[in-house]
Amino acid sequence: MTTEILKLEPERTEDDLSSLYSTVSDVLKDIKKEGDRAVSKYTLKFDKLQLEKFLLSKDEIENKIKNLNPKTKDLIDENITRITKFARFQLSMYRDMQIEVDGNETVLGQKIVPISSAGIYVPAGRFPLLSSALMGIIPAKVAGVKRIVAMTPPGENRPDIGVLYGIYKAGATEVYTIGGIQAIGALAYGTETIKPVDKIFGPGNKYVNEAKRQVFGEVGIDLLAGPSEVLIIADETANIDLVAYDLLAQAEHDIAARSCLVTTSREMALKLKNEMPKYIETLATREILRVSWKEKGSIIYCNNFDEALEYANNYAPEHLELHVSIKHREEAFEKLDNFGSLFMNQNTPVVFSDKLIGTNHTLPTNRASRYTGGLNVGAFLKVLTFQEVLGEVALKELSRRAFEQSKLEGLSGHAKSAELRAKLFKDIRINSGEE
Ligand SMILES: NC(=O)c1ccc[n+]([C@@H]2O[C@H](COP(=O)([O-])OP(=O)(O)OC[C@H]3O[C@@H](n4cnc5c(N)ncnc54)[C@H](O)[C@@H]3O)[C@@H](O)[C@H]2O)c1
Ligand SMILES: N[C@H](CO)Cc1c[nH]c[nH+]1
Ligand SMILES: [Zn+2]
Repeated sequence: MTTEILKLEPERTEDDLSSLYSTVSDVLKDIKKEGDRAVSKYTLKFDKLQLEKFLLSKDEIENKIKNLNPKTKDLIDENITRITKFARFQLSMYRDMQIEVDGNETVLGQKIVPISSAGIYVPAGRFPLLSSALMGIIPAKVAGVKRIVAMTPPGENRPDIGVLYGIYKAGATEVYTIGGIQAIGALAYGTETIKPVDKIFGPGNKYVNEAKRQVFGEVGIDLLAGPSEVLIIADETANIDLVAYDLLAQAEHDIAARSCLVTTSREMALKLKNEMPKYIETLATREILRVSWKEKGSIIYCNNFDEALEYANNYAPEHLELHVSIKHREEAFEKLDNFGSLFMNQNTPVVFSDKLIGTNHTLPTNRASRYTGGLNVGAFLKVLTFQEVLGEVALKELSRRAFEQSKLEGLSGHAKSAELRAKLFKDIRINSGEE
């Protein structure tokens, strides 16, 4: 292996993780026990606000969003249209269906139903992420979820009017101003004033992400979509300005956001290592960037393209951008398997999918793309199976085989259940008057 590390993020320490674990579990326990009182207590502690109520009424929302300028409304409406189009396309791949087996005597099938209620977390600590509202609520609506509960942090200029317009227009049925761990706890366990939901969706910072991980089981969660990440594979054909700003576009989300350049150009690797501080100073988000680049930025030089691909597959980033020749692009598409979303050429930056291209921007982080893709309409659906035995020949055969296997496993109740079926066969089709 000839990979050379020019800059590597420091390893995370175990201590960080265990203190995060206990902070989150303490807050969640309290919310489960004390409900609204605990939500207020932690809103004061973490968001520095004393709130009497969390629900925003329809009138309050409509009053606020009427002040949004028409140009911004148009921008949001257009984004809603594009994101809806892709979510509907995804929905078209889910359908009720059945097959007949055992010479048409047995039916096996699946029935697609939406979950009843979804909690959508809309991050707004550092930046009010309007697009995260759309990415969660639109697929829920397209899937047919009836109760869609949006939660977003309170604070100065929060909820931002644009975010509120997006939440409302996309179709949330309840909106609460609760952020962080408190929001995830309230959605999972419910409180005196908030009904729990069946599944929680949406990205967030390390507290939100850990809270989702801890409530999983008691409720469903979509995936772990924590602090943003980007990995860029660049060869000698790449444009260094595009590479630098695309790394910084994700690194500016959070001091915990990760950015990584993997390149086969040693010249570019060295240049970027020296010049990144200059690029950082050109952006208004420089304070966050100085930290995230120092702590979580990396530059890896590989002396052949195969190694670059191997490094990227092992890193398993949230976003993966290709700034490479056409020949390399084809090879990369074939060999890359671990990414939340892939950006195929230098004309297709992450910012497009972050906001509006139409694919979902809620994506796996922290190497979770090894085992899952990003949020999609299927996460709001349940694929339920059913089966029906109609004929005597199939029943006898199934009964015999199930009986034998139950005996092998030592499950006598199962064996009895199977055995009885063959003895007490009832012809459903004849009895119900069917052919
Ligand atoms: N992976 C994805 O798909 C994706 C998509 C969009 C955004 N993101 C990420 O979402 C995150 C948004 O983070 P954010 O912080 O701006 O907003 P956020 O809404 O996720 O978190 C803000 C909340 O965090 C809580 N909080 C802050 N400090 C705390 C502390 N010390 N202890 C306990 N709770 C605390 C507060 O209650 C606050 O309301 C970023 O990391 C961004 O990269 C990820
Ligand atoms: N890059 C984020 C996902 O990691 C999504 C986003 C929304 N707005 C801006 N960026
Ligand atoms: Zn982004």
